[in-house]
Amino acid sequence: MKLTISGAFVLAKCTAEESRVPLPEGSVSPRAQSLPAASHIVPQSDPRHACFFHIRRYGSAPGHSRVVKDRRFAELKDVDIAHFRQILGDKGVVVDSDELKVANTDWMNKYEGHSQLLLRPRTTQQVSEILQYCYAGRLAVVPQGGNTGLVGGSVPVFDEVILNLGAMNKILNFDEASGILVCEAGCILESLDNYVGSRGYVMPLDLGAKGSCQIGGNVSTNAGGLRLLRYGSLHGNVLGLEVVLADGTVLDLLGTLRKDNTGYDLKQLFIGGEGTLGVVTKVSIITPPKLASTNVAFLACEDYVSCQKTFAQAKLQLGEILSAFEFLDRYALDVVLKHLDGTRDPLPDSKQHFYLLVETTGSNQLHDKEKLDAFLESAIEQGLITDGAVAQDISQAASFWKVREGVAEAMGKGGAVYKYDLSIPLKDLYTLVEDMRSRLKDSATVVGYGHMGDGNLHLNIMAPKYDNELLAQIEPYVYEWTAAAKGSISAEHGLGFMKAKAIHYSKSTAAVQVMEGFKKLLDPRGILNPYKVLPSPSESHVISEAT
Ligand SMILES: O=C(O)CC[C@@H](O)C(=O)O
Ligand SMILES: [Zn+2]
Repeated sequence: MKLTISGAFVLAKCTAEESRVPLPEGSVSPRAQSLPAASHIVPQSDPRHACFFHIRRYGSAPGHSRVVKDRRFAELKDVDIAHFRQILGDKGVVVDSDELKVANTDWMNKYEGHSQLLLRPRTTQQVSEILQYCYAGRLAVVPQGGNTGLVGGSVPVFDEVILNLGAMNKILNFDEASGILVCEAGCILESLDNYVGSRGYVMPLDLGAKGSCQIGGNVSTNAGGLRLLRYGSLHGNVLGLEVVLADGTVLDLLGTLRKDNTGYDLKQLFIGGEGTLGVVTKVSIITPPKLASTNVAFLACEDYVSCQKTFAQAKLQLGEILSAFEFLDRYALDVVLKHLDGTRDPLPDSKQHFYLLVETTGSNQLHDKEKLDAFLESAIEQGLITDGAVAQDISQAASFWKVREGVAEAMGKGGAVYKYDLSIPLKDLYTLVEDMRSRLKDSATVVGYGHMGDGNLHLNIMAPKYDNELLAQIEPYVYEWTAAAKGSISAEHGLGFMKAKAIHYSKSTAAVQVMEGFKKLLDPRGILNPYKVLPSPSESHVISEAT
């Protein structure tokens, strides 16, 4: 059924079954397919990254110093590898250089470590034995899931042992009455969504990397994504965790209770801990019911203020059925259409500055449709939106989402991308994008998009190559601007390696000290994901030599 409101504005219905098309079982998401081969190492000029400047140039031109070793940690020896073979067997111990190259390189192809060993445990006991050994022998470890992170958190900086959780991918229990899922950390998010989907539930989180990211990584990075507006963050949805601490201690926090007020809620430390405090091995998570009706609309707005007002209107008029409110500027739309195969402009006749993707999910199709139509009509009447389309079928809904979800991948195809993932009060959200545009003039393309419903801006700056002068124009300006606006320098991607030294823009000295206290308590030797999240304790541990 089509209902024309004005011009190109087409409204039609689309049920939940139809709306978000899961990839076929076993298929790999576009994001995973596009994992680029490592080819370069990026210089990092920000003085706050001085310690790591050498790392970025490891093995580079003569005359430069290169990092040889972090003296806190031991060198990996053959005897260590032999020991890991005893724990895991040959299949669980990877020393092949091609496989290591991929695991050493992050999704953006921006960070490359030089680990010589990747381990694939299949049980918690094996994770515990590995960490016990690494802890005793002071071998540094980087836990790794699907390696889809965007802040260099899941790859080694030096030669840390890579502990990949991908082989721990069993679903342990699903309670069909409560919707509580218990599974191992290496389960792929999309597979879990398909599994609970066929039993009448959905995962409370969804992100572009769903086809390759793993639930343990999602939890460790407190991934936000596209459903946070509706279902809240993992801090609320995760009910329990099993975690292995740095010294091999297994911390069983794998409860399935909604309510448990017995002292400190320890699991929260590991949600968003980015693998620096412990390795998440099992997850218990509550999944909401899958609702019968979903509508997806793609709308055009003339200016940012109209986007903001449209959001306010959507909350009032759509209320509880509003399930996503995403925005992208014209630059973001153009990048997707140019670089991502199979994308189509949802509003080809509209050349506006801003676009919104609005999704409703509810249990009564007629009711939801009426509400959405009323909202769209009033938004048009008030001049908030100039144009729009509502998906008429499953493939149209999927193609609208593809445009939004594909921005990150599309940008990665066109040279260097400086990425910022910021929480900023809604009224100021786009001002920073405009500021950066006038600051950088023609030297780069400034792209703004993100989860408007969560106050989360993805500011991306695209340039032909990574360049120190350009970086100096961007940082610390972006961080200072965000701190002054009382925002956060990481809304959902975490700090990883990229932003560890910028933590003070969002956390007070006292807060960082408390965090360091937790780190010392849980990992006194600092072997777990070193150089990530917290600024490195000192640079004196780094041994450099001239090449
Ligand atoms: O690449 C980015 O900046 C954001 C990636 C992801 O969080 C998204 O929302 O698409
Ligand atoms: Zn995002």
